[in-house]
Amino acid sequence: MDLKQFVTIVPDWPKKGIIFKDITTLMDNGQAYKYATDQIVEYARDKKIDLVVGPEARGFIIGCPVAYALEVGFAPVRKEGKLPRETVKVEYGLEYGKDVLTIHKDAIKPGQRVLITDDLLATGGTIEATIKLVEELGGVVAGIAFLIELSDLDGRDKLNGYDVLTLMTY
Ligand SMILES: O=P(O)(O)OC[C@H]1O[C@H](OP(=O)(O)OP(=O)(O)O)[C@H](O)[C@@H]1O
Ligand SMILES: Nc1ncnc2[nH]cnc12
Repeated sequence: MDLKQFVTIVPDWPKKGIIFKDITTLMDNGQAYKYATDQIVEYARDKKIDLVVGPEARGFIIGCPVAYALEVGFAPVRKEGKLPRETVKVEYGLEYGKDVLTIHKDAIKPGQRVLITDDLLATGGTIEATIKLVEELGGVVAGIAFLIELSDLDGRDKLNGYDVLTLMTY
């Protein structure tokens, strides 16, 4: 299936002045959403994944159905002040600013094999921060899966040495 036909390009997104790749139109279509999910599940199948981890908010949309299919848990990475129990945190840079990401301190047991998911790789700041959180807790990043990679922004350079899947490249 050509997934790009379901992504909407928003050239003049007023909020942040970037060319926005909107995946809500992919999620609107049950077959496309299932196909994308299945591709990631297939990629992860032989990686002995113990847990899926995804950053707020679109990482949840990708990661939760994958965790369900793999019959493992999902641990959310959230912006500061959202998670209710003790957390570890990391500051990171975005294509459009700076922020802090957190994860529950007890979300990952040392040695657990983690699949990280997100909708889109841009500068790689979000995923780099997510990797740091997983590794700080002793998790092993066994795979990283995105729907979309924006190749101009060189986010891949931050993922050298990791096993990465992207379903669409722009
Ligand atoms: O590779 P990067 O430059 O870090 O950019 C990619 C990240 O930016 C977007 O999330 P955003 O922070 O806008 O949050 P949202 O999912 O809550 O909209 C997107 O969903 C990725 O997580
Ligand atoms: N260009 C983009 N489109 C959609 N989400 C994004 N997150 C960071 N950059 C983005």
